[in-house]
Amino acid sequence: MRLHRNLTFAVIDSIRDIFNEGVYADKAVEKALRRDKRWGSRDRKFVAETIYEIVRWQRLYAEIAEVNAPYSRPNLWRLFSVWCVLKGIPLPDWNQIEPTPSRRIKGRFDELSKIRKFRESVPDWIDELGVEELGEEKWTKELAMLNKQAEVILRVNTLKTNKKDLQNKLKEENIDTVTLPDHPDAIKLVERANVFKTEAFKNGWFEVQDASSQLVAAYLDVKPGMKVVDTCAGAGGKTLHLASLMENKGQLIAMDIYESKLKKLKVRARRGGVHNVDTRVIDSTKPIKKLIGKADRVLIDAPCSGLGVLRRNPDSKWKLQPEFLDNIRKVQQEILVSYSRMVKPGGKLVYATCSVLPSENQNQVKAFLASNEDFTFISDKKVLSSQSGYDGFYMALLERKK
Ligand SMILES: C[S@@+](CC[C@H](N)C(=O)[O-])C[C@H]1O[C@@H](n2cnc3c(N)ncnc32)[C@H](O)[C@@H]1O
Repeated sequence: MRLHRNLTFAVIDSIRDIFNEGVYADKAVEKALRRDKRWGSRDRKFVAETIYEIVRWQRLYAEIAEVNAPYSRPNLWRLFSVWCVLKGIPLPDWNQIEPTPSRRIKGRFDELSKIRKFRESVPDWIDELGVEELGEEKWTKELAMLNKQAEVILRVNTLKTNKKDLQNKLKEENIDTVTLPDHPDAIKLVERANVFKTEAFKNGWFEVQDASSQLVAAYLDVKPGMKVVDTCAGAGGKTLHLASLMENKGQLIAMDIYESKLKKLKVRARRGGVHNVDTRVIDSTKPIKKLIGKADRVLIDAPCSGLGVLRRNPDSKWKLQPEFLDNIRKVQQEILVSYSRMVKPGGKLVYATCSVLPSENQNQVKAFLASNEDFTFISDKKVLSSQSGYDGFYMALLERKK
């Protein structure tokens, strides 16, 4: 592979913004891809994937290069040189790049690969927490899987089309897909492609949604005509799925503390032909109180550490702090106690997270059930990335007694 200067400069500037300025990786990639309209799909793929790889392997690369954040310009190039050598790409003869013996880089890599926190490039505290919560063996496997690049999975919008027609439509645009057993509405891209440019996307025939995430709405057991509340709806990934499962019939109320996210949800709902959604911002206790005892189904897709979706957001390894996690666990319990009141007697509740930590998952449910006797536990699913091949998720189904 021959490296191109302008593409490489875009990578260097982006990792500087991410590591030194705290810019989110997806935003940095978006900005980098706007830099030059003439770039073709291969150039764009190089820029996006190289940025994500350097973010994912930051600790390992920094350790090999013996540099520390915040990185000076020469140190950003040193990180890049490590990436090149480990990918087997010959270092170009540019004045930004020091002639580094690749033997030394490979030797350091072999040495550091013996230690999980370096090999898997993760902060000490996350590594220790993973072992404490999942045990050495499970955590080692999980962490390795969470460092793999995520495949692109789509959820067929059954309000507008079906799996077969969507697959054919994408095929016309040279995008090959396969179906996934146990995920009725999912198809997987055989090769990565920019699906947002397709006619099918513009027509609302699908949403990009990981296979594990697609299990959540289905777990709530909704039926057309029900009154359903999605309490932490965000930009609506699960809300839209719920609407499809409800066949656009009944009432679906999407709530979140951020109005900006609910605005995005409305745009997606319009594109997807979803007509039964109302959005409500939680800006006081009023919107919740109004719905007490009224909902057939309540979904709590709770804010969490996001440790199950590191494949998609590798920069959260570096952004996450222990204090955030302590605080979010309190929020999860408060939300469970408060929002569960919206379930009517005989109704059902799903509590879900995209975390693999028991302290955010089954332990939260246990604590809730211990002090809320009007709810009974029906079942739960602990989806580990290392077992499913998709994102790490948790979901528990509870029922309010009649
Ligand atoms: C895991 S994300 C939801 C993702 C979304 N359900 C989806 O499928 O796309 C959690 C959401 O909870 C929201 N949130 C955080 N604190 C909240 C609170 N106290 N009440 C309601 N929503 C909250 C966040 O803004 C975020 O959108």
